[in-house]
Order: sequence, then structure tokens, then C-alpha cells
Amino acid sequence: MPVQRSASAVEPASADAVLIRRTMAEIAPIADKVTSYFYALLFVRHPELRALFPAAMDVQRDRLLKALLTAAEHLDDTAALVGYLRDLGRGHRKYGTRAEHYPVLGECLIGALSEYAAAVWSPETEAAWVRAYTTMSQTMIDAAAMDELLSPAWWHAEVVTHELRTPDVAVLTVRPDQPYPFLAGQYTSLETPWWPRVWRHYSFASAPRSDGLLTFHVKAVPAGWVSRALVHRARPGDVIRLGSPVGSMTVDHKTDGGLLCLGGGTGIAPIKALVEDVAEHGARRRVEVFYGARTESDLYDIDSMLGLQRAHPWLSVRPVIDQRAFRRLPDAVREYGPWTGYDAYLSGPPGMIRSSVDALRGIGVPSHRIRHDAVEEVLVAGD
Ligand SMILES: NC(=O)C1=CN([C@@H]2O[C@H](COP(=O)(O)OP(=O)(O)OC[C@H]3O[C@@H](n4cnc5c(N)ncnc54)[C@H](O)[C@@H]3O)[C@@H](O)[C@H]2O)C=CC1
Repeated sequence: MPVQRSASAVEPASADAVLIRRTMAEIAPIADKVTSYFYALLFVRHPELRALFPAAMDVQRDRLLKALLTAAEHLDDTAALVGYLRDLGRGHRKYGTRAEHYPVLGECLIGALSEYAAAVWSPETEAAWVRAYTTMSQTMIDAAAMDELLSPAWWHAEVVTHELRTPDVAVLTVRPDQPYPFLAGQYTSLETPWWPRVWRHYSFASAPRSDGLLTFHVKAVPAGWVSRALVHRARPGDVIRLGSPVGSMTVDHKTDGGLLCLGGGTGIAPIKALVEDVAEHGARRRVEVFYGARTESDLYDIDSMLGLQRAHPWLSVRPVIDQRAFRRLPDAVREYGPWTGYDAYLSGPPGMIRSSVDALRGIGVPSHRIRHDAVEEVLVAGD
């Protein structure tokens, strides 16, 4: 989830924040070594915790570091940091993380940092890390405990339909074992039975339905264990696990402004959910969808998007095919408009999101009207 800076972010850095940022700057060039050493310490000292992590640790290593960097960056921005840590704490329930694991992780983290940031390490630095880690982990523990009262740590969901739309894109429908509340535009984490403890993000491809079924669009990517299993191996009857819904790319039904939606490739999934959401709320707000794909055959969901367009006079769907027009999605959007009074929703590969944000800002769409999931989340989505 993107971390929104709050007003307090302009305050001068505290003494602890200065020491922590100094450590992070010191380890930045050797970050891989530090995270490997951290996990080595953890698994040697506490072998019983190895079972909480996936067999292959590549993505996991990056995630720990990103979380640390994000926390260090926002250390003096309490409101933003607390929101981020609460999400992280809730998200860790599905891994089986318990309150007593946090001090153990903290000791190994400080062990790894003191080893690799020896040049700037001092008793004051250590004390700053202990204080920061204790406060941050307590926020995660409290959020997880609150969440436990409200929802399960994960849901089982049975695959009901599996439709191969192109040689590498499948549309799956699943039935959760208990009610699964979410909002159109959100995403979840998903684990397959073939790669235990390897979780990947997927957006819901439809608004909440009365029969409780959920839909996902999955593209098999070359080194993507989860995506390849979902596309080429999953069949009706298989049972997957789902984490809690997350994400803030949702429709504000208190306003009636237009929605400008850019969906690139399987990024069309949450856009379709948003369209259904607007339709269900009976609002007559304009929704303009630009659906980008590399080739005609990659537009795997165009028939159902055009079906929605026929059913709803307030909706327009424009396919943008790279090969045919020699231009990409953001260029096409620039040619239409102006987009005054519209909120923009972007979903697709990280490069598309970045260049669409630039294009929209360039034609005067204010940043606060541009919504998308954090690019770091999209990077590990769908592997
Ligand atoms: N919530 C979200 O933001 C979601 C994101 N995704 C992500 O969307 C991606 C979809 O991948 P594919 O279907 O293989 O898409 P793709 O690589 O085939 O590209 C789809 C469209 O994006 C455009 N595009 C790609 N890179 C661009 C760039 N640098 N600048 C401008 N336009 C660019 C292409 O021209 C094409 O129109 C995955 O990375 C997936 O993780 C998927 C679902 C939801």
C-alpha cells in the first residue's frame, strides 16, 4: 500500500531518525548481504521459525528490506508510519507470525545491522534501533490482535471455474469457505497448494457478488511460480488460500465525478470491478476506460468489456493496441480529454503506471486525483 505522507512529515528529523537513516545509508550498497545474514542468524538461532518462510527466499529477502526502508524513511511521520505498520501487522497473520516472534526477529535484525554497519554503529545507534523496533513491532502486534477479533487470518477458496483465454492468461472463479468482504478495486494475496508459503498479489476482477464468488485474471509469467501454477495447473476443485483484502484504489460514492480508467494487460481486472461497482450504485457518472494491450490477441477480456459498454450508456471502452497504433496507453489518453473533474484509476505493469502518472500530471490532472496501487506491490504481483 502506498504510504501517504501526513502534515507532520515536515518536522525536523529526531535524533533517533538521524541515527537510523545513517545505518540505512551505510548498508544500502550491500543490502543483499545484510538480509541474507539476517535470515542466516534467524534460522541458525531459531530453526523452528524456518517453517514460516517459503522454501525459496528470493522475494522474501526483498520484502524485508523494503519494509525496513519504508519504515526508516517515514520514522518521523508517525501517522503515515502507523498506518503502514498496521497493514503490515494484519498482513503477517496469514504467515502464522505471533507476538513472541517479534523480539526474536528484532535481535537478529540488530545483529545483522551492527555487523554490516560497523563503521557507524555505536551504543546510541543500537539504543535508537531498539526503541524504534520496539515501537514499530508493538504497532504491528496490536493491529494483528485487533484484526483477530474481526476476521480470519486467511480463507480457503475452491476453484470453481478455470478458463484459458490465451495461451498464458486464465480467468479463475473461486468460492471462499466463509464470507469474504472486500471493495471493488482492492486486491488480495493468494497462495497455491503447489508452492506453500509463497504469496502473490492479485486484484479482484469483479465487484462483490451476491453468490460470494471471486474472480481473478492471471497471466503466466516466465519465472512466475504462482502465476504459472494458476494458469497451467489449477483446475476446478483445487483449494487455494487467500489473505485479507487490501488497497485503496476504490470508488468514492459520495461524489459524482467521472472516472478515467487505464487498464494495461491483466491490469484491466480491477478496472472491470470498478465499472461493475459504479453500475451497482446506480450512479450516472461518466466512466472512460482505456484498455491497453500489446497485440489484438492480448485483449483477452475485450468482449466482456464491450458487453458492459452496450449495457451502460455512461461507459465508454477504448482498446489501445500497441502494434496497431504505434503508441502506448498514456499517449492515447492524452489525445482525449480534457480530464477536468475526473478521478484517474491506473492499473497495469509498473512502467505503464509510472508513464501514465507523468502523462496525466503533464496534462494538468492533479496528483490527488490519480489513484493506483504502490508500484512495489505491482512488482511482486502476479509472479
Ligand atoms: N492493481 C494493479 O495495478 C494490477 C496490476 N497488474 C499488473 O499488470 C501487469 C500486466 O502485465 P501484462 O498483461 O503482461 O501487460 P503488458 O506488459 O502486456 O502491457 C499491457 C499494456 O501496458 C502498456 N505498457 C507496458 N509498459 C509500458 C510502459 N513502460 N509505458 C507505457 N505503457 C506501457 C503496454 O503498451 C500495454 O498496452 C502485471 O505486471 C501485473 O502485475 C495486474 C492486475 C492489477
